[in-house]
Amino acid sequence: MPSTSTAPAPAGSTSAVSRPADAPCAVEFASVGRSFPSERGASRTVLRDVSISVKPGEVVAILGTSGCGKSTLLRIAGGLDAASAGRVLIDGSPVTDFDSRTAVGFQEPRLLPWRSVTENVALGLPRGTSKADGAARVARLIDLVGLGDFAGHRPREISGGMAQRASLARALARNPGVLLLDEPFGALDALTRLKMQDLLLDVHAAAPTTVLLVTHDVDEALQLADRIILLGRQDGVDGSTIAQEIVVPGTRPRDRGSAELAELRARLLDGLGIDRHGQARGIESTTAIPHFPY
Ligand SMILES: Nc1ncnc2c1ncn2[C@@H]1O[C@H](COP(=O)(O)OP(=O)(O)OP(=O)(O)O)[C@@H](O)[C@H]1O
Repeated sequence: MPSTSTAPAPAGSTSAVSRPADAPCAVEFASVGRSFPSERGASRTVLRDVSISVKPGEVVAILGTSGCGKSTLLRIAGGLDAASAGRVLIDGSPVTDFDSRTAVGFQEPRLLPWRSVTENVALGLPRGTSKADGAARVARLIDLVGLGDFAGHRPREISGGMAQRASLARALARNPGVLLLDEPFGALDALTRLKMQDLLLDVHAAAPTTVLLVTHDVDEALQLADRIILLGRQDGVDGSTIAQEIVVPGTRPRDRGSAELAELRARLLDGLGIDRHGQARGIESTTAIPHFPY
């Protein structure tokens, strides 16, 4: 499970306090673009005109080929990076630097090795949480992620999957209105990955929050998300934008073997430039989506 960004909101930010406790937030990406300076003073467009309305409590997966700008989009939503064009609103107000309404999780747990699981999870608590409230919340989250028997253990004494669970608990300790997960299960073996997906569903049911999930895994997106956004490039145009948007049918947990999901899987793989046997269709076609499917 992911490590988390626990940077405080800048002085003067009232975003966290103005939000009712435990309320999931709406997120609005309005024509977001991002360019980075490249060599010789030119600029390179990574994202172009991305508009997405995410409802409170919705789980939206962001898919796309490597380097298409998925992490950049997530970082912009968390105030870890700034859009060059357009803007992101959380509950109607612009994202602030290191926005305290969000918690960001990455592929590695990044726990502090000299602290126990409990102490690591407590690092995610918002500033100003009372000792008693904090201890109760941390204990509840540790139970929620199934680490009750390991609360006093140090990170080196637990498995990689457990460390990821501790990291998820740390993200949730922050009581985020938006949970931003960047390939949170990417470093785990296949079985642990499936278990973590189930855990995320349980956690989302118990503590509903809005989730933006960046993943390379089409099946993971189909299992976890209400909606999938596929980012890709049009031929001859710089920067990725929305190439496909799919509302995933059915309630979770979904039947991984259903014909309906198989059809969506094929459509998404096609959009990623991969044929049904998992073969990339040539180097060029894995980095640019040749045509919009609609
Ligand atoms: N701070 C930065 N300065 C310059 N270029 C950047 C910066 N951040 C990201 N990029 C570039 O933007 C592009 C998109 O990066 P990003 O990490 O968002 O892609 P991604 O889709 O998440 O990739 P992956 O799936 O491989 O993690 C990359 O080419 C990357 O080098």
